[in-house]
Amino acid sequence: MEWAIEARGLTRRFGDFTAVDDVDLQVAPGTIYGFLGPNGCGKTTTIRMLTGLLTPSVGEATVLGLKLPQQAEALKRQIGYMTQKFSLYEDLTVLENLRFVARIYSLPYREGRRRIDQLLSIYGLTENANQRAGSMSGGQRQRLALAAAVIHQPRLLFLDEPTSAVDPENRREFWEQLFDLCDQGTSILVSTHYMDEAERCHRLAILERGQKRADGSPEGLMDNMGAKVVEVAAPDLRALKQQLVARPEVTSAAQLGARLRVLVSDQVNDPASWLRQLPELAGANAIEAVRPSLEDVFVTCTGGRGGASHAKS
Ligand SMILES: Nc1ncnc2c1ncn2[C@@H]1O[C@H](COP(=O)(O)OP(=O)(O)OP(=O)(O)O)[C@@H](O)[C@H]1O
Repeated sequence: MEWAIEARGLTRRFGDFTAVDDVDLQVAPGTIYGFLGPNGCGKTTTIRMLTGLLTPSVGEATVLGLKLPQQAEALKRQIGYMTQKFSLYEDLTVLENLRFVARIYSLPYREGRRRIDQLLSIYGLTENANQRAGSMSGGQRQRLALAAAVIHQPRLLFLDEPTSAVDPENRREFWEQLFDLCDQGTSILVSTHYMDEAERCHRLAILERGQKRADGSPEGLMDNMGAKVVEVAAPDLRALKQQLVARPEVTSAAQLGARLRVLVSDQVNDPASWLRQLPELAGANAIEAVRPSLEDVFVTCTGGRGGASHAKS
């Protein structure tokens, strides 16, 4: 199988600062691959290198079989890129924006018209066709940006934090549209700092400070994170948390409402039983093992320094 994206040792320095540090990557065609990490961890810089817009300081990448940076020009016509900021014209209408993008990709006039009608319908914008982009809601703008990014039917789509300005309902719809594109054979690389979005990806890489800390399917990452999760209900959770994190077996503890979510190292065989016999938990009301989440994976592989957002949709 030819990878949609294959990168080895990808590194980008800006002066003395290393924004992306020795990242290896393999993205299978027809899948959604996520970059999960906090602001500043190097997601945008990696995407810019993979689109051919930025030259790596070290390392190499082959994208859709094309070698970068040598074949960057040929690659541009085969990829779509939705940048973090809205990059269309706010003063133009939806239709004018799409016509403009169709011309950039040199779509023949009639084919362009057909494709634009189709996109307006798919992305629920038919009634907004003559509305100025600047006056639309966050969700509508983002659908317009996606329509523009796929107008030339790219084989590979890069989306840089596409839903950071969108409410949960629109976010869910947006992801339905990504899965539709994926079903039609488009490979997608999407960056996010939302755990729930990362969990929807077929595979993902967790990035921190320019480095890849882990990668795999969400389930695989959860199974192999090196810790088990136990939730504890007890009085005075704040004091309990301090006592527990002082123990070497405890990777982290975080309060979630009236419960403490405790990550216990895999070295402990049965973490719930182990916790039950600790003196500081003598007054606990409940101690039970629970399923790990991607947030737990993130905490274990970044030491919890990240600050990525948890949001449910
Ligand atoms: N052209 C540049 N010159 C100097 N430093 C840069 C440049 N571009 C990015 N950086 C730095 O590289 C680091 C990674 O930035 P990048 O934009 O890739 O992160 P990110 O994970 O996409 O975060 P965000 O979501 O905030 O965009 C940041 O510390 C940023 O300040």
